[in-house]
Amino acid sequence: MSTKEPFCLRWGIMATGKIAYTFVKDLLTNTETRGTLDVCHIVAAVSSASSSEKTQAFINSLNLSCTGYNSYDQLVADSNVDAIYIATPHSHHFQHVMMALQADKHVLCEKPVTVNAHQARILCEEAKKRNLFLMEAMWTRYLPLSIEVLETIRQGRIGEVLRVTADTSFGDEVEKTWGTEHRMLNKNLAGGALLDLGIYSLTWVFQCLYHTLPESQRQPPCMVSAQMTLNYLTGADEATSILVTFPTTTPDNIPEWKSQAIATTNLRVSTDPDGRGTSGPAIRIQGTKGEIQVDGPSFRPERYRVIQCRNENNPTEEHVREYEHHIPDGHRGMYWEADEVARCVRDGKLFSDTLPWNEMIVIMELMDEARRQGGLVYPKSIEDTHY
Ligand SMILES: NC(=O)C1=CN([C@@H]2O[C@H](COP(=O)(O)OP(=O)(O)OC[C@H]3O[C@@H](n4cnc5c(N)ncnc54)[C@H](OP(=O)(O)O)[C@@H]3O)[C@@H](O)[C@H]2O)C=CC1
Ligand SMILES: O=C1OC[C@@H](O)[C@H](O)[C@H]1O
Repeated sequence: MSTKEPFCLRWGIMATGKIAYTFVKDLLTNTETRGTLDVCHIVAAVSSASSSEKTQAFINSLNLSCTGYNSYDQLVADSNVDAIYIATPHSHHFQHVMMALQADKHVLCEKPVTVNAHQARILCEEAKKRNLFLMEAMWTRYLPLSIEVLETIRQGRIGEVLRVTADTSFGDEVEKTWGTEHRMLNKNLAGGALLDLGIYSLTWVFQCLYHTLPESQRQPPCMVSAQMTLNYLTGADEATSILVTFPTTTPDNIPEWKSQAIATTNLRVSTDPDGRGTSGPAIRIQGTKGEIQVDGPSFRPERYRVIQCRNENNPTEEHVREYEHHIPDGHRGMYWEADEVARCVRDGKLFSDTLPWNEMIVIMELMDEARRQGGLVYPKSIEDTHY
C-alpha cells in the first residue's frame, strides 16, 4: 500500500441546480470505497447566481463546510479553489467556462461543453494558452463499465466492429413533464433532445468506432445524415435520429469496410418503456465475431453482455457472458470523472485521454451538422463566441 498522501483537488461549484447537487453528493463519498487512494476532493466554495439564500440552502442540504457566494465572478476569483465545476444550462457554458479560465481555474463543464463546435474550439485554445485543464463532464466515459466494454473491443473479442446502434430516449408526455420554459425544450437555453440526451448516444458511437482505434487511425465520420422532429411549441428537437458512417481501416486495409452507426434520441418514446430492462439493450456493438449489448440507460449503464457468434467454427454452448457493475443506490457514479479531473490536474495535463479535445470537438461538429440538416437554429446570442 502506498504511504503517499493523496492529491486533494479543491472544487468550486458554479450553480446550485439539480445536477450540481448530484455531483457534489457523489464528490463527498469516501474515495476508498471505490478503491481510489491517490486523489481526493474538497468542496471549497459554492455559488448560486440567484441569491445567497439559494447558496446557503445548497450548502445546508449537503452539510458542506465551505465558502458561499452569490456571484460566479466571486467564485472563480477564490484563491482556495483549483477547479470549477460548471452546472449551468447549455446556453451559458461558453461564457462560464471562459469566465473560469480567465480567472486561471481548471474546468469541468457539464455536457454539452458548448452550443456549437466553434465555441468549443475557442475554449480549448484559451485553456491551452493558459496551461489549464478543461474537460466536458461526459461522466459515462469514466464508469468502469465503459472502460471494460472498450477494452473488450480493443482485445478483438467481437472482431471488427461494423455497426453500432445507441439510443437514449425518455418516453415523456413532453408538454406536462417539461413544458416550454424548462431547459430541456427551451431554445433560449439551447434545449432539445440532441444536445441533452443524444450526446450520450453519440458518445457510445464514438467510444466504439473512434476512440478504440489507435490515435493515428481515428477519423471523423465521412457521412452524416440526420432527421429531427421539432417541438411544435418551442422549435427545439424532441426527437433526433442520426446515421453516421466512419471510414474504417481494417486489419487487411480493405477501404470498402466502413462502419455504420445509428444514434437516436426521443423524448416521447422510451428506450425502456416498462423500466425493467425487458426491451432489449440500449446499445448494440456489432462485430464480425460477435456483439456487445449494453442495457440502458445509456448514460448510466450497469449491465452488459458479450455474445460470441455461434457457428461451425465456434460451436460453444457458452457463447453469452453477462457482466454487472452496480452503482450504489443514491449515487450516480460521477465520482469517477471527478477522480480523472484530479489526476489530470495533479499530473499537469490539459485534457483527459479518455475524452481528448479533438474528439469532443468532432462530436460538437457532428451535432452542428445534425442541427443544420434538422433545421434547429438557436438564438444568435447563445451561438455567439463573443466574451
Ligand atoms: N451529467 C448528468 O447526468 C446530467 C447533466 N446535466 C447537465 O447539467 C447542466 C444543468 O442541468 P440541471 O442541473 O438539470 O439544470 P437546473 O435547471 O436544475 O440547474 C441549472 C442551474 O444553472 C444556474 N443558472 C445560471 N443561469 C441560468 C439561467 N439563465 N437559467 C437557468 N439556470 C441558470 C442556476 O443555478 P443558480 O441559481 O444556483 O445560479 C440553475 O439552478 C446542463 O448542462 C445539463 O445538460 C443535467 C442533468 C444530468
Ligand atoms: O445528462 C443527462 O442525463 C440524465 C438525464 O436525466 C438528464 O436530463 C440529462 O441532462
